[in-house]
Amino acid sequence: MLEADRVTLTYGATTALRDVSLTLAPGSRTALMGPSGSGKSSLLHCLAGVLVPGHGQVLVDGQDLTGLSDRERSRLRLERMGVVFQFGDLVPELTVAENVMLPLQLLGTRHAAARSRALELLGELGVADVADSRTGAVSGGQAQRAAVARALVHEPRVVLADEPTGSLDTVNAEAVLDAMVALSTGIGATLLVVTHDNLVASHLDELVVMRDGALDGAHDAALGARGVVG
Ligand SMILES: Nc1ncnc2c1ncn2[C@@H]1O[C@H](COP(=O)(O)OP(=O)(O)OP(=O)(O)O)[C@@H](O)[C@H]1O
Repeated sequence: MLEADRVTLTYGATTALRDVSLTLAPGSRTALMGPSGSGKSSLLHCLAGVLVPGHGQVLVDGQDLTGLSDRERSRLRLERMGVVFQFGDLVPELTVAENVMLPLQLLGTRHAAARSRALELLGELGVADVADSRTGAVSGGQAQRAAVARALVHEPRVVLADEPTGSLDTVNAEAVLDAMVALSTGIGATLLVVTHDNLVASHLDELVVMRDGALDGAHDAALGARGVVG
């Protein structure tokens, strides 16, 4: 279970999130939509423990991320989460396979086993042929498939994606999205996808809409008093 409880986040004078409460049930698949600047990325970063809200709590399986040190939050993110960003954010010095192996190796899996698992997943995503290419030498669609593989390789409980297909053409976007949803569902992970795209949202089961740093009231009411999804 992943929960934001009355989360408020400010950047200087800008209030990006005001009193946002949202509960994502285990295994739920949710689209987070809303106008530009409404706070979607800020909420995703708070849920991932990348940003710490000024007020409120972020609970991962009941554990409050806001009470942890930077190191503890990073560890929890590594163990329980996979995150996909719009431009993949692969490590440019490493090959595609080395990028995908990273979470496993950081969690203590030996090189051979990590490589074997990475190649298997890259194969499922249709990009095993570029496994040993540097990330700068592959296409945007291939890089984004690798980013999905890296987010899922350690079978996290939660997958968070911020415009994961925003840099791709329609054909690649659908393929990457389908793969991400199928793989997340296969491991029973909770999936939250920030998107501007109705087509992306149509691949998911639930919809949460933000406006001006808060959950949109109409959708909030439809989801129940505390915005419970799933
Ligand atoms: N690093 C930052 N410093 C200052 N203000 C920021 C920062 N990041 C975001 N903001 C502001 O916080 C608010 C919410 O931004 P956020 O990126 O969360 O919105 P968003 O809904 O994800 O937007 P988009 O769809 O354009 O990505 C906006 O007013 C934005 O300008």
